[in-house]
Amino acid sequence: MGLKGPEPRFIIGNMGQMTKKGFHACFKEWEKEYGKVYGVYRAKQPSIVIHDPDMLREIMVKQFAAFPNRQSSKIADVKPWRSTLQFLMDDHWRHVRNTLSPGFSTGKLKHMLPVIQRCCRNLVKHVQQKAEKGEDVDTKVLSNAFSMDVTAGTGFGMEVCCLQNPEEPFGVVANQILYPPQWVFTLHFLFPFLSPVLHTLGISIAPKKPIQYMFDIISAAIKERRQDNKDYKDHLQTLVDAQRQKTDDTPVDPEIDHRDDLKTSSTWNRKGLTEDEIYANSLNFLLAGYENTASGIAFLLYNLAGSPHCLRKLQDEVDAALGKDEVDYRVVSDMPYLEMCLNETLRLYPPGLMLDRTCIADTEIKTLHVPKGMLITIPVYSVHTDPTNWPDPLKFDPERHTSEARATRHPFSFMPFGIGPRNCIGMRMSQLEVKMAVACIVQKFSPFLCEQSVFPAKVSTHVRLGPEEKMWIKFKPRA
Ligand code: HEM
Repeated sequence: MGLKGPEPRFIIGNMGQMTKKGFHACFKEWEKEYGKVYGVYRAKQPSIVIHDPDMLREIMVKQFAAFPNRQSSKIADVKPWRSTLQFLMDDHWRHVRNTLSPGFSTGKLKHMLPVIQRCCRNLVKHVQQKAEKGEDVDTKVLSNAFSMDVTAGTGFGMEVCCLQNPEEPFGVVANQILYPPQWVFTLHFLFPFLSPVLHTLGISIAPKKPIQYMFDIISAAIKERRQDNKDYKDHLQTLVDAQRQKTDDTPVDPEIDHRDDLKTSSTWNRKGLTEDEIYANSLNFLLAGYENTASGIAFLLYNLAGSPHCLRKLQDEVDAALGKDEVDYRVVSDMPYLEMCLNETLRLYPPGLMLDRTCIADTEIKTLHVPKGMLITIPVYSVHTDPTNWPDPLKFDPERHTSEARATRHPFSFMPFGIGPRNCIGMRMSQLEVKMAVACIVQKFSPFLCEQSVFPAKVSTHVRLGPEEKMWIKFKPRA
């Protein structure tokens, strides 16, 4: 590569250090040692790590045409993951992204409010029981169950309550898909070139039986929708509608401004979605949405429990906006401080702590030559805790996110949902979900730290940033 960087090991490159010390810790350490641009080996794959926000703007937005794809991964080259938005490439990705985007517009999200409100009522009931018994609650377990209920409702048209029934089959099977045994995951991660063989041997990150269980649910729901004329408003319906499309000129989401980058080339002539794409992307809402959203809720509740002055300020805002009303879309329109608390949580605990882009044509980024085929690594956690943009970076301080403070900062110093045409398609959906969950809780209860709490939360060494230990809190009903 001709760049400085940590010494790679045979076959595994720098993956050993990253999995042992933690991805977030390694990038911080290497930035100190090698600067804002250096080289690493992700197993045998060389990659340029870029911390510089100006260069990230070039890659993620300005020169997007040269960086439209993520890493081409043999790990994910297995049914159904290969047909999901995350792993699709070039025109195929553009086509599916354009087709799915309208399902995430503000208008569509408002239609999903009743599902989220039902889950919020169950959440409040559950917290009430815990508060009455004075029990400690692990915020991650609580948030996982809530997020699973919302995912089942909005993605699969199912009404489940994992909060009251942790053995709910939908939740149990979903967890089997999401969390293959650690050794299976590690094997694929360290030796991606062996993935095709491992998949054939059944040592797969796409376990057959649980996936078939989910496909049967999706299939039954689709059949029902084709037979009746009910007006369904969830993600599954967006996918069903997409299959019926006659033309390929679906309007892209009017709220994003990357239309040119999302135009397919003239040689692309596929229409609608295939059966495979529908099933894969329906299941993908689980893969991409459930855990990240749960993580946002869990860390936000924990931070509020550990920062009573922020909690009070948020409760004042929620009381002023909602009074005793049920939580609704006002969490988005009337609660700027809630947004600031969420942003600060995602700054410190971005679930996607590392993003990537593959270069598809020789390109110059400032003075750096990036050859075709090179993988770019974007160390989100390091960018979010760079003291140049974030003084006293590890302090939880929502005031960093006022519009005045934002205007003084580099726009590419904060990217919990990625940035540009390839950003998170579920961003508004997940923000709505996290805000509704947290607002309905703090409207009625005050979370606080208990004897078992370790605050601030330690983060795990895993490739997805999560809590290292349980995040215990208690709830007190508000007067
Ligand atoms: C707090 C919650 C969430 C966080 C922090 C989050 C974060 C992210 C990030 C960092 C990316 C990669 C962006 C990039 O490469 O620039 C991503 C992609 C994606 N997310 Fe999310 N996400 C969340 C919730 C959701 C939800 C609820 C859904 C769906 C219902 C979803 C669906 C997706 C999909 C499909 C992609 C791939 C998009 C593409 O390649 O076009 N996410 N997300």
